[in-house]
Amino acid sequence: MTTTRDLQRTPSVFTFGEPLVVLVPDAPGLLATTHQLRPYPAGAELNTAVGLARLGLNVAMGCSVGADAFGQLILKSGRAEGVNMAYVRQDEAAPTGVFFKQWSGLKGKTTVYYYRSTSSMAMGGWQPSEELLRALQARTWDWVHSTGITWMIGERTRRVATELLERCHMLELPVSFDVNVRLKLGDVEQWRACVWEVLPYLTWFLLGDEEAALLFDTDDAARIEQVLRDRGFSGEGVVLKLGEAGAVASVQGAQTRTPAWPVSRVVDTVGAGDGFNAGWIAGMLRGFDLNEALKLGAVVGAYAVTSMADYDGYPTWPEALQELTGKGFVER
Ligand SMILES: Nc1ncnc2c1ncn2[C@@H]1O[C@H](COP(=O)(O)OP(=O)(O)OP(=O)(O)O)[C@@H](O)[C@H]1O
Ligand SMILES: O=C(O)C(=O)C[C@H](O)[C@H](O)CO
Repeated sequence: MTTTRDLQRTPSVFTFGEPLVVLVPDAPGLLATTHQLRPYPAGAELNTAVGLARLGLNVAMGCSVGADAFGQLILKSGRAEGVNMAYVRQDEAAPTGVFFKQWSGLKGKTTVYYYRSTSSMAMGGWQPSEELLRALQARTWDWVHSTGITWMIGERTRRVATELLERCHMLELPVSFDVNVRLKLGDVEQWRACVWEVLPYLTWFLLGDEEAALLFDTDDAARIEQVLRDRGFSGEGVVLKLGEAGAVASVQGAQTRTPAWPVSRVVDTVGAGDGFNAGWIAGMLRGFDLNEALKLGAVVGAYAVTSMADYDGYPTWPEALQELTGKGFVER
């Protein structure tokens, strides 16, 4: 299966998963004593969708949100970023999921607290409409992106998500899957079971170094690829994100490595992985070679860590291009 195609039109991506609203304190410290919280749209797949839209791709999101104020916040934000939100259902029966960030200035660490177990997506409030299935069949999108979080929030959503990836695989649509382990949603064995379930349908398997240690007890991308192939993975390869150390891809055991893009001040790393994914997918679909695509991923990842909200820091296409080419634009 080819994953990099020389497209004559703007490349397009479909992604599905749970968008959330995150409430972020103004300053580091305990949530219990904070006086001000700011709401921002978040959720791994929405973050990646926004990253892709900023890089000039056509992107559509599939999910449900509550028919509530936070659902509206997500819809408005997605639309304002140019994400096609036509496949988002507003659910009267269950609310939009939320989470809170607690930010420790001293340790430079962010802790998250979820309030999502009865959210619309967790309760199985979304399934692909006939219209969406027809659009997939008609190859409206060149690529589908998903993350393991969708498999771990509720049984019904899990079944729907697996069936959707199976369908994409049958249609020979490239599928990227970032395992995105969140131990607050399940233990390591449950996450492994999720990986084995979706593995046959994936083209690219993405993960971070902490996830590699948890799931595979190694930080060697080629070894991870081999474990996956032994378990039935027949896709293109593995992309392993290494935080400040950049990223490495393994394709049939051959490794391609890129360093992290330099950052002057790291504010919060949550959302860096989703941003990286957007940059890398955009690079692959724009016909970059694997190394250049990883580099574009690193640029978006670096921009991401400069802001507190998940995707606020992501670059536009001209900004990313300026980083990659070194050619400046006039700033004042
Ligand atoms: N401190 C940093 N400085 C520069 N770039 C960074 C930094 N942290 C992350 N990045 C960039 O972002 C990419 C993704 O970050 P990371 O490795 O943390 O992904 P992840 O584990 O998938 O993240 P997440 O916590 O969002 O799931 C890295 O590969 C790197 O290119
Ligand atoms: O953790 C989750 O489920 C989220 O999707 C919330 C955050 O936005 C996400 O972790 C950022 O990668």
